[in-house]
Amino acid sequence: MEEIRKHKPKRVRPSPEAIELAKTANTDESAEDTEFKLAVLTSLHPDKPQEVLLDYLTAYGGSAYKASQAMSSGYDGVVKRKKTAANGYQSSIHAFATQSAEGSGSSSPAVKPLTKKGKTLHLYTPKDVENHTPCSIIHNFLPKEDADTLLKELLEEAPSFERGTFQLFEKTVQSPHTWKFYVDTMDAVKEQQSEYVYDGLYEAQVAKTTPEMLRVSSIVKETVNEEVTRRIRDFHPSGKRLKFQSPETWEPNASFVNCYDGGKENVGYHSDQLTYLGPRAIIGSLSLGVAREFRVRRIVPQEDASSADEQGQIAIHLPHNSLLVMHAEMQEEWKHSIAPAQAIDPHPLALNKRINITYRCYKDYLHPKYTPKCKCGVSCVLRCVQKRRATRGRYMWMCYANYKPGEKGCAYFVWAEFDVDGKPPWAEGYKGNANLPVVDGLEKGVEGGGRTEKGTGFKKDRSQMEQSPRSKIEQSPI
Ligand SMILES: O=C(O)CCC(=O)C(=O)O
Ligand SMILES: [Fe+2]
Repeated sequence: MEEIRKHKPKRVRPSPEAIELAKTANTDESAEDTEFKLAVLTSLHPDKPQEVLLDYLTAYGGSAYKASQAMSSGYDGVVKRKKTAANGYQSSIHAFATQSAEGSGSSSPAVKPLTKKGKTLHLYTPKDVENHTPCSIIHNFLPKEDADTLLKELLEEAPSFERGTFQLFEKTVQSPHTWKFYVDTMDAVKEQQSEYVYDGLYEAQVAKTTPEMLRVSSIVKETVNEEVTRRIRDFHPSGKRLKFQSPETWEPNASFVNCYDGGKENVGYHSDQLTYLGPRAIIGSLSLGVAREFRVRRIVPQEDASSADEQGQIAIHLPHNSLLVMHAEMQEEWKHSIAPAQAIDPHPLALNKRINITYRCYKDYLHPKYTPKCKCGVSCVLRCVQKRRATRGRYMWMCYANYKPGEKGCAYFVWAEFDVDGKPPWAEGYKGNANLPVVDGLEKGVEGGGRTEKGTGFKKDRSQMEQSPRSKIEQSPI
């Protein structure tokens, strides 16, 4: 969601035909986020509710262009909304065989595709969730009173949350839920307001982490680190960290808090932005209030479009007081969303609201003063190639506007270098570019799950670094 939600509009976009944009929205990887496609469809079909647009989009395999054509022609034979309650049904998944992940070359648990095009498989138990997605879930995470206290505190905060807005041609489109960003100290708040850049702009909606959030943060930290150790041991190939996964203790120091007021509010499919989290990021996501569906789907390489069509999505049910851990496999290889719900069960304290805290670990060495700036003079965003098979899994720094259709950026793009621990060249302890040919056998995984505290001092400013031959400006691969 961060792709488009975290700022107020500033620029006036050029106005090519919206329908042309709808066409490219399906072919350009950078524009593939559902939220963007929904915005395109909203501008073309302002009379249609978001959930109807979403249904069309799903029914037409994510093609905004085809969905728009179908709506214009009045053909709705394909799109049928189920009139069932929000929480769906229990699917028996034990009938599906689980293969060993060992040797599969994949960093996610290797399972046979569980879902078919247009179908949603609903998962409820922690075992099912961890076996079939890169997530783990802990129900009844906090003592009941603590969860309620935190929820009450955040319900008081929620009226100050805002919608992300952005400009699409002549229209201002709003994100379909509200949110606010929190960091743990007042100094960090000031830094966010004056140094950290999100899509070319400083963050306006930032506040200091509330006392209850901070207290819960240390409990989340402990559990997430235990879960990560268990995940590596039980699910990763050879029980090793993934390449680029940090060996350091996960230390939450920032969080996006989201509020979904009523079943219509949602967030479209997206991967979280890695710019300040680094590769193979881990996120601890605490749900409070109304239970909603968290949907995930695996990103399939472009060339395998037909098999992508064969895959559906998985819905993980997030009740009040549940902690979902998004593991290192998640952001690069999967997308996630909160689906609109046709019906919700009101919560005694939150009524129709769901509050969600996504605890995150901002890395000191990814402060924007160290990361590359594009030719516009703005800090770049960090992206991972997700769809193009030839470069899939490689990271790049790029002008924030490059992947925003309609934005005129400077087209700056440079491959990002990280060592096996996910550290960039300017960080202390950098071990060398993990993308270069490997001779010491570290290629498939990284030895040991040791989670040591390490200093995060810096070798030198990025401005002092020499550009290596591999980081010269190349044509953007997406
Ligand atoms: O509300 C949720 O559970 C997910 C929120 C989310 O994806 C995000 O903040 O990036
Ligand atoms: Fe997210």
